[in-house]
Amino acid sequence: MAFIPESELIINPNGTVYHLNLLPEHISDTIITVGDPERVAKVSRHFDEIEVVVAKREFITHTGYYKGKRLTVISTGMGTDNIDILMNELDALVNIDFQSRTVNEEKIKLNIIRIGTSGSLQETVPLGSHLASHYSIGLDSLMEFYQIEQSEEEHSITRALQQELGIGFKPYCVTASPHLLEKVAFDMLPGYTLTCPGFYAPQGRVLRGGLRNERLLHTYQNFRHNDFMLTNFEMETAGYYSMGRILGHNVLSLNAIVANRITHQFADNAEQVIDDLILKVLERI
Ligand SMILES: O=P(O)(O)O[C@H]1O[C@H](CO)[C@@H](O)[C@H]1O
Ligand SMILES: O=c1cc[nH]c(=O)[nH]1
Repeated sequence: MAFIPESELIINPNGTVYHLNLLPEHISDTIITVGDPERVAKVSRHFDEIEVVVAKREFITHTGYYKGKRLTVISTGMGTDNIDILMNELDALVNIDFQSRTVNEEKIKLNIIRIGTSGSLQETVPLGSHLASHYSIGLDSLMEFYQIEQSEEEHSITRALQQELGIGFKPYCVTASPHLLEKVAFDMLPGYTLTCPGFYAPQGRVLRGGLRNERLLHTYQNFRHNDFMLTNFEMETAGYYSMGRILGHNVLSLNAIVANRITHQFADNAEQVIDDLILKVLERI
Protein backbone atom coordinates (compact mmCIF):
# COMPACT_ATOMS: atom_id res chain seq x y z
CA MET A 1 0.00 0.00 0.00
CA ALA A 2 1.29 3.51 -0.84
CA PHE A 3 3.16 5.29 1.95
CA ILE A 4 2.13 8.94 2.43
CA PRO A 5 5.24 11.02 3.25
CA GLU A 6 5.57 13.44 6.19
CA SER A 7 5.40 16.44 3.85
CA GLU A 8 2.01 15.38 2.44
CA LEU A 9 0.15 14.29 5.54
CA ILE A 10 1.58 16.54 8.23
CA ILE A 11 1.16 15.24 11.77
CA ASN A 12 1.94 17.59 14.67
CA PRO A 13 4.33 16.43 17.46
CA ASN A 14 1.29 15.59 19.66
CA GLY A 15 -0.09 13.27 16.96
CA THR A 16 -2.80 15.64 15.71
CA VAL A 17 -3.46 16.49 12.06
CA TYR A 18 -1.71 19.69 10.90
CA HIS A 19 -4.37 22.44 10.66
CA LEU A 20 -7.37 21.00 12.49
CA ASN A 21 -5.17 19.98 15.47
CA LEU A 22 -7.34 16.90 16.03
CA LEU A 23 -6.81 13.21 16.80
CA PRO A 24 -9.07 10.58 15.20
CA GLU A 25 -10.89 10.02 18.52
CA HIS A 26 -11.75 13.72 18.78
CA ILE A 27 -14.45 13.59 16.09
CA SER A 28 -17.83 11.97 15.60
CA ASP A 29 -18.90 10.58 12.22
CA THR A 30 -21.61 13.26 12.19
CA ILE A 31 -20.13 16.73 11.84
CA ILE A 32 -21.79 20.15 11.73
CA THR A 33 -19.64 22.83 10.10
CA VAL A 34 -20.00 26.61 10.35
CA GLY A 35 -18.03 29.48 8.84
CA ASP A 36 -17.90 31.76 11.86
CA PRO A 37 -15.70 30.46 14.74
CA GLU A 38 -18.11 32.12 17.23
CA ARG A 39 -20.97 30.02 15.84
CA VAL A 40 -19.37 26.83 17.19
CA ALA A 41 -20.40 27.65 20.77
CA LYS A 42 -23.85 28.66 19.51
CA VAL A 43 -24.24 25.03 18.42
CA SER A 44 -22.50 23.32 21.34
CA ARG A 45 -24.37 25.38 23.98
CA HIS A 46 -27.29 23.03 23.21
CA PHE A 47 -25.16 19.92 23.96
CA ASP A 48 -25.80 18.02 27.23
CA GLU A 49 -22.06 17.47 27.60
CA ILE A 50 -18.94 18.72 25.77
CA GLU A 51 -15.99 16.31 25.81
CA VAL A 52 -13.53 17.91 23.32
CA VAL A 53 -12.61 21.58 22.83
CA VAL A 54 -9.75 22.26 20.39
CA ALA A 55 -8.72 25.48 18.62
CA LYS A 56 -6.20 26.30 15.91
CA ARG A 57 -6.41 29.27 13.52
CA GLU A 58 -10.05 29.51 12.33
CA PHE A 59 -10.69 25.82 13.01
CA ILE A 60 -12.49 25.59 16.38
CA THR A 61 -13.84 22.13 17.29
CA HIS A 62 -16.30 21.06 19.98
CA THR A 63 -17.40 17.42 20.30
CA GLY A 64 -20.13 16.39 22.70
CA TYR A 65 -23.57 14.85 23.10
CA TYR A 66 -26.97 16.17 22.05
CA LYS A 67 -29.82 13.99 23.37
CA GLY A 68 -27.50 10.98 23.40
CA LYS A 69 -26.06 11.59 19.90
CA ARG A 70 -22.31 12.19 19.70
CA LEU A 71 -21.75 15.20 17.45
CA THR A 72 -18.82 17.34 16.36
CA VAL A 73 -19.08 20.99 15.36
CA ILE A 74 -16.16 22.69 13.56
CA SER A 75 -15.66 26.21 12.20
CA THR A 76 -13.95 26.65 8.85
CA GLY A 77 -13.58 30.37 8.25
CA MET A 78 -14.57 31.62 4.80
CA GLY A 79 -13.91 30.29 1.31
CA THR A 80 -13.37 27.00 -0.51
CA ASP A 81 -9.60 27.04 0.10
CA ASN A 82 -10.39 26.34 3.77
CA ILE A 83 -12.86 23.62 2.74
CA ASP A 84 -10.04 21.89 0.83
CA ILE A 85 -8.08 21.73 4.11
CA LEU A 86 -11.07 20.76 6.26
CA MET A 87 -12.28 17.93 4.03
CA ASN A 88 -8.83 16.44 3.41
CA GLU A 89 -7.90 16.50 7.09
CA LEU A 90 -11.27 15.14 8.29
CA ASP A 91 -10.94 12.35 5.73
CA ALA A 92 -7.37 11.65 6.86
CA LEU A 93 -8.57 11.36 10.48
CA VAL A 94 -10.97 8.54 9.60
CA ASN A 95 -9.47 6.89 6.51
CA ILE A 96 -5.68 7.06 6.91
CA ASP A 97 -3.66 5.15 9.52
CA PHE A 98 -1.36 7.78 11.09
CA GLN A 99 1.13 5.12 12.29
CA SER A 100 1.71 3.32 8.98
CA ARG A 101 0.81 6.40 6.87
CA THR A 102 -1.28 4.25 4.56
CA VAL A 103 -4.93 4.45 3.51
CA ASN A 104 -7.24 2.08 5.44
CA GLU A 105 -8.86 -0.69 3.39
CA GLU A 106 -12.24 -0.12 4.94
CA LYS A 107 -13.45 3.45 4.44
CA ILE A 108 -15.59 5.48 6.83
CA LYS A 109 -18.24 7.73 5.32
CA LEU A 110 -18.77 10.93 7.32
CA ASN A 111 -22.03 12.90 7.44
CA ILE A 112 -21.11 16.58 7.14
CA ILE A 113 -23.74 19.33 7.40
CA ARG A 114 -22.88 22.99 6.79
CA ILE A 115 -24.96 25.58 8.63
CA GLY A 116 -24.12 28.90 6.99
CA THR A 117 -25.47 32.29 6.02
CA SER A 118 -26.30 33.18 2.44
CA GLY A 119 -27.67 35.89 0.14
CA SER A 120 -30.79 35.38 -1.97
CA LEU A 121 -30.80 35.91 -5.74
CA GLN A 122 -34.57 35.69 -6.20
CA GLU A 123 -37.56 37.53 -4.75
CA THR A 124 -39.12 34.09 -4.20
CA VAL A 125 -36.37 33.19 -1.71
CA PRO A 126 -37.27 35.49 1.17
CA LEU A 127 -35.21 36.77 4.06
CA GLY A 128 -35.39 34.41 7.02
CA SER A 129 -35.88 31.25 4.96
CA HIS A 130 -33.92 28.04 5.41
CA LEU A 131 -32.69 26.79 2.07
CA ALA A 132 -31.05 23.44 1.31
CA SER A 133 -28.56 23.45 -1.57
CA HIS A 134 -29.67 20.61 -3.87
CA TYR A 135 -27.08 21.75 -6.44
CA SER A 136 -23.93 23.79 -6.01
CA ILE A 137 -22.02 25.64 -8.72
CA GLY A 138 -18.45 26.69 -7.99
CA LEU A 139 -17.04 29.86 -9.50
CA ASP A 140 -13.76 29.28 -7.69
CA SER A 141 -10.81 27.36 -9.15
CA LEU A 142 -10.57 24.45 -6.64
CA MET A 143 -11.83 21.81 -9.07
CA GLU A 144 -9.24 22.82 -11.68
CA PHE A 145 -6.83 20.79 -9.53
CA TYR A 146 -8.73 17.56 -8.66
CA GLN A 147 -10.04 14.65 -10.69
CA ILE A 148 -13.81 14.74 -10.22
CA GLU A 149 -16.62 12.93 -11.99
CA GLN A 150 -19.53 15.12 -13.08
CA SER A 151 -22.73 14.05 -14.81
CA GLU A 152 -23.70 15.32 -18.27
CA GLU A 153 -26.42 17.42 -16.62
CA GLU A 154 -23.87 19.02 -14.27
CA HIS A 155 -21.52 19.73 -17.20
CA SER A 156 -24.29 21.24 -19.29
CA ILE A 157 -25.35 23.62 -16.50
CA THR A 158 -21.82 24.92 -16.05
CA ARG A 159 -21.19 25.20 -19.81
CA ALA A 160 -24.33 27.34 -20.07
CA LEU A 161 -23.34 29.51 -17.09
CA GLN A 162 -19.82 30.01 -18.44
CA GLN A 163 -21.27 31.20 -21.73
CA GLU A 164 -23.76 33.50 -20.03
CA LEU A 165 -21.09 35.07 -17.81
CA GLY A 166 -18.50 35.27 -20.61
CA ILE A 167 -15.72 34.02 -18.33
CA GLY A 168 -12.55 32.23 -19.42
CA PHE A 169 -12.91 29.19 -17.15
CA LYS A 170 -15.60 26.56 -16.73
CA PRO A 171 -17.36 26.55 -13.33
CA TYR A 172 -18.15 23.18 -11.72
CA CYS A 173 -21.46 21.75 -10.53
CA VAL A 174 -22.02 19.04 -7.89
CA THR A 175 -25.20 17.82 -6.16
CA ALA A 176 -25.98 17.25 -2.46
CA SER A 177 -26.21 13.93 -0.61
CA PRO A 178 -29.74 12.58 -1.27
CA HIS A 179 -29.60 10.75 2.09
CA LEU A 180 -28.98 13.96 4.10
CA LEU A 181 -31.46 15.98 2.01
CA GLU A 182 -34.19 13.50 2.92
CA LYS A 183 -33.22 13.21 6.57
CA VAL A 184 -32.54 16.86 7.45
CA ALA A 185 -33.94 19.17 4.75
CA PHE A 186 -37.27 17.57 3.78
CA ASP A 187 -39.28 20.75 4.45
CA MET A 188 -36.71 23.39 3.48
CA LEU A 189 -36.68 25.47 0.28
CA PRO A 190 -34.77 23.58 -2.43
CA GLY A 191 -31.89 25.68 -3.74
CA TYR A 192 -29.37 25.97 -6.54
CA THR A 193 -26.46 27.63 -4.83
CA LEU A 194 -23.68 29.64 -6.43
CA THR A 195 -20.38 29.47 -4.55
CA CYS A 196 -18.37 32.63 -5.18
CA PRO A 197 -14.63 33.22 -4.65
CA GLY A 198 -15.33 36.42 -2.68
CA PHE A 199 -18.05 38.46 -0.97
CA TYR A 200 -17.80 41.72 -2.90
CA ALA A 201 -17.18 41.84 -6.70
CA PRO A 202 -17.82 38.07 -7.21
CA GLN A 203 -21.25 38.64 -5.63
CA GLY A 204 -21.80 41.88 -7.58
CA ARG A 205 -21.23 44.16 -4.56
CA VAL A 206 -19.60 47.54 -5.08
CA LEU A 207 -18.10 49.66 -2.35
CA ARG A 208 -15.11 51.41 -3.96
CA GLY A 209 -13.73 48.73 -6.29
CA GLY A 210 -15.57 48.74 -9.64
CA LEU A 211 -17.01 45.62 -11.28
CA ARG A 212 -15.63 44.27 -14.55
CA ASN A 213 -19.15 43.09 -15.38
CA GLU A 214 -21.70 45.62 -14.16
CA ARG A 215 -24.56 43.27 -15.09
CA LEU A 216 -23.20 40.38 -13.02
CA LEU A 217 -26.00 40.28 -10.44
CA HIS A 218 -28.62 40.63 -13.17
CA THR A 219 -27.01 37.73 -15.05
CA TYR A 220 -27.00 35.52 -11.93
CA GLN A 221 -30.64 36.36 -11.22
CA ASN A 222 -31.83 35.68 -14.75
CA PHE A 223 -29.72 32.65 -15.63
CA ARG A 224 -31.96 29.75 -16.76
CA HIS A 225 -30.98 26.32 -18.07
CA ASN A 226 -33.94 23.95 -18.55
CA ASP A 227 -35.56 24.01 -15.06
CA PHE A 228 -32.41 25.32 -13.40
CA MET A 229 -32.05 28.82 -11.94
CA LEU A 230 -29.69 30.20 -9.31
CA THR A 231 -31.40 30.84 -5.97
CA ASN A 232 -28.67 32.05 -3.64
CA PHE A 233 -24.96 32.55 -3.18
CA GLU A 234 -22.32 32.09 -0.52
CA MET A 235 -18.68 31.03 -0.44
CA GLU A 236 -18.21 27.33 0.47
CA THR A 237 -20.94 24.94 -0.71
CA ALA A 238 -19.43 23.80 -4.04
CA GLY A 239 -16.13 23.10 -2.26
CA TYR A 240 -17.96 20.84 0.21
CA TYR A 241 -19.99 18.97 -2.40
CA SER A 242 -17.07 18.38 -4.73
CA MET A 243 -14.67 17.25 -1.98
CA GLY A 244 -17.45 15.07 -0.54
CA ARG A 245 -17.87 13.37 -3.92
CA ILE A 246 -14.10 12.92 -4.39
CA LEU A 247 -13.52 11.49 -0.90
CA GLY A 248 -16.81 9.58 -0.53
CA HIS A 249 -18.58 11.48 2.27
CA ASN A 250 -22.22 12.58 2.59
CA VAL A 251 -22.44 16.36 2.55
CA LEU A 252 -25.31 18.83 2.83
CA SER A 253 -25.19 22.63 2.86
CA LEU A 254 -28.00 24.49 4.64
CA ASN A 255 -28.37 28.22 4.25
CA ALA A 256 -29.93 30.82 6.52
CA ILE A 257 -30.99 33.53 4.08
CA VAL A 258 -29.89 36.78 5.71
CA ALA A 259 -29.64 39.07 2.66
CA ASN A 260 -31.79 39.55 -0.42
CA ARG A 261 -29.76 41.20 -3.16
CA ILE A 262 -32.74 41.73 -5.43
CA THR A 263 -34.89 43.55 -2.87
CA HIS A 264 -31.80 45.13 -1.24
CA GLN A 265 -32.68 43.93 2.26
CA PHE A 266 -30.63 42.50 5.13
CA ALA A 267 -32.41 40.57 7.90
CA ASP A 268 -32.67 42.41 11.21
CA ASN A 269 -33.07 39.02 12.96
CA ALA A 270 -30.17 37.20 11.27
CA GLU A 271 -28.97 35.60 14.53
CA GLN A 272 -32.45 34.20 15.19
CA VAL A 273 -32.69 32.75 11.68
CA ILE A 274 -29.37 30.96 12.23
CA ASP A 275 -30.30 29.76 15.73
CA ASP A 276 -33.56 28.28 14.42
CA LEU A 277 -31.63 26.43 11.72
CA ILE A 278 -29.13 25.10 14.30
CA LEU A 279 -31.93 23.67 16.45
CA LYS A 280 -33.69 22.14 13.45
CA VAL A 281 -30.48 20.37 12.42
CA LEU A 282 -29.67 19.15 15.95
CA GLU A 283 -33.14 17.59 16.24
CA ARG A 284 -32.93 15.82 12.86
CA ILE A 285 -29.42 14.39 12.56
O1 LIG B 1 -22.00 32.27 7.56
P1 LIG B 1 -20.92 31.50 6.89
O2 LIG B 1 -20.99 30.05 7.24
O3 LIG B 1 -19.53 32.05 7.13
O4 LIG B 1 -21.20 31.59 5.30
C1 LIG B 1 -21.29 32.77 4.53
O5 LIG B 1 -20.90 33.96 5.21
C2 LIG B 1 -19.55 34.33 4.84
C3 LIG B 1 -19.57 35.72 4.24
O6 LIG B 1 -20.12 36.65 5.10
C4 LIG B 1 -19.08 33.26 3.87
O7 LIG B 1 -18.35 32.29 4.55
C5 LIG B 1 -20.39 32.73 3.33
O8 LIG B 1 -20.34 31.46 2.75
O1 LIG C 1 -24.97 37.97 0.69
C1 LIG C 1 -24.37 37.12 1.36
C2 LIG C 1 -24.76 36.80 2.69
C3 LIG C 1 -24.03 35.87 3.38
N1 LIG C 1 -22.97 35.27 2.79
C4 LIG C 1 -22.60 35.55 1.53
O2 LIG C 1 -21.61 35.01 1.02
N2 LIG C 1 -23.31 36.48 0.83
